Amino acid sequence: MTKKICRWGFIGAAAIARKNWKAVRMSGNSVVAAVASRDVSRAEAFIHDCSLECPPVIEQEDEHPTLTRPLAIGDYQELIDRDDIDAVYIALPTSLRKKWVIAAAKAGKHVLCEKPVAVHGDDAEEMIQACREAGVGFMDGVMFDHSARLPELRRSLKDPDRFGTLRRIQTHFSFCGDDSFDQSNIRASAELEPHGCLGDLGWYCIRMSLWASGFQMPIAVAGRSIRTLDEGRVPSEFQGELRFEGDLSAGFFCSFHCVNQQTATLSGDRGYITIDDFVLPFVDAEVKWQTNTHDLQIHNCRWNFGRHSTSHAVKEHASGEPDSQEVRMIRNFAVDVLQNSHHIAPGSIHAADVALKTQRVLDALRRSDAEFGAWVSLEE
Ligand SMILES: NC(=O)C1=CN([C@@H]2O[C@H](COP(=O)(O)OP(=O)(O)OC[C@H]3O[C@@H](n4cnc5c(N)ncnc54)[C@H](OP(=O)(O)O)[C@@H]3O)[C@@H](O)[C@H]2O)C=CC1
Ligand SMILES: O=C1CO[C@H](CO)[C@@H](O)[C@@H]1O
Repeated sequence: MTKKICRWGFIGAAAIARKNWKAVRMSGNSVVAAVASRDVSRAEAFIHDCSLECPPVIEQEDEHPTLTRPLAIGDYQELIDRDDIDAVYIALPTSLRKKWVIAAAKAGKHVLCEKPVAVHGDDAEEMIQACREAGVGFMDGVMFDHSARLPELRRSLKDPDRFGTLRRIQTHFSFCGDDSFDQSNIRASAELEPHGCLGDLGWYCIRMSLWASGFQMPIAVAGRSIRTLDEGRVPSEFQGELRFEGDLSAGFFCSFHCVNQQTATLSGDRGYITIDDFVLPFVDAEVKWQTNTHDLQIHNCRWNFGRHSTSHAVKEHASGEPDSQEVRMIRNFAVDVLQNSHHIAPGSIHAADVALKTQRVLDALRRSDAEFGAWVSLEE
């Protein structure tokens, strides 16, 4: 008989794990079975707080609903070694993940790993290889990959009349860290998050660029840190440029010092697409984007730039509801776990490959930064 519920173990009582606690609750095919923290009291507090807002799943047994309270564990390995866990969600800082991803794979657990996946592409490859050898799935935590908006955007991109041929991808992801950010946030620490804003925010910009390009790798990239933290070791404001075959190009900006902005512009030779919230959609029951085909008419002294914009939307709650992108992420991953279908279908783009491609581009951008922004070439 096939299992119907994926039993998750959370490794690290991280802030983002609270959102994914709710995503598991909303998914309909998953349950958080255990939470491990370096300190068991933090795991207990995490379960307590999350349960208040979002009680753990109610199981219908013999018509008597029962609340299932996850186990609080004070040791990551102890969680990994349990037999009643199918998949782990690893939301530790980037530099600590490799060890636990490999340990989880060796214990036969499927792995949902936060982004950026690793410190180096070779580490990411080792982590993914360990999952392949163990026959378990590997996916990174990019939620927008699972939004119902993406297939619709792809349709807009393929419109020969209102979009044409893709020429340019421009993304921007920024927020302003608060007063304690530099001192206490993991994102400002070279030991914990060595890629800083490039790993934290640029990861999404790279991913959107790869998605828009149909997951072809750029042939060359160039990138520069504009500002840094932790004695120059952590990029905190970064600009990158990606060059693809056929003169397609992508540019991005990411920063811990700039206002909340999560915009993407995809430009063709007939029209362009704008997305104001490409990572975390604005609170709404719909996610939106615009297509634009403005025209410039010049007649002697009259110069008229005509606006032609159309708004589009798909019904999908921004977050925290059964149809939200992060809930789809958990549900999609769990479907593969339950069907044991983490194999790579011929011709399909596998989640692990997408994560590795993103990491390889990030690595090349860091190499470019070390070479003062020189163009660095990539091989597929
Ligand atoms: N996909 C997404 O939408 C998002 C992804 N992220 C990614 O998730 C990761 C975690 O981010 P966030 O939740 O904000 O981080 P937090 O600082 O809230 O959590 C990190 C967790 O790692 C564990 N940890 C283990 N060792 C250390 C250490 N030496 N120092 C600090 N923490 C340690 C801690 O768990 P414990 O003490 O319980 O063992 C801690 O709770 C980041 O890499 C980030 O990029 C973040 C937000 C959104
Ligand atoms: O992945 C993430 C999503 O957005 C956040 C900012 O708003 C990031 O800091 C985080 O790590």
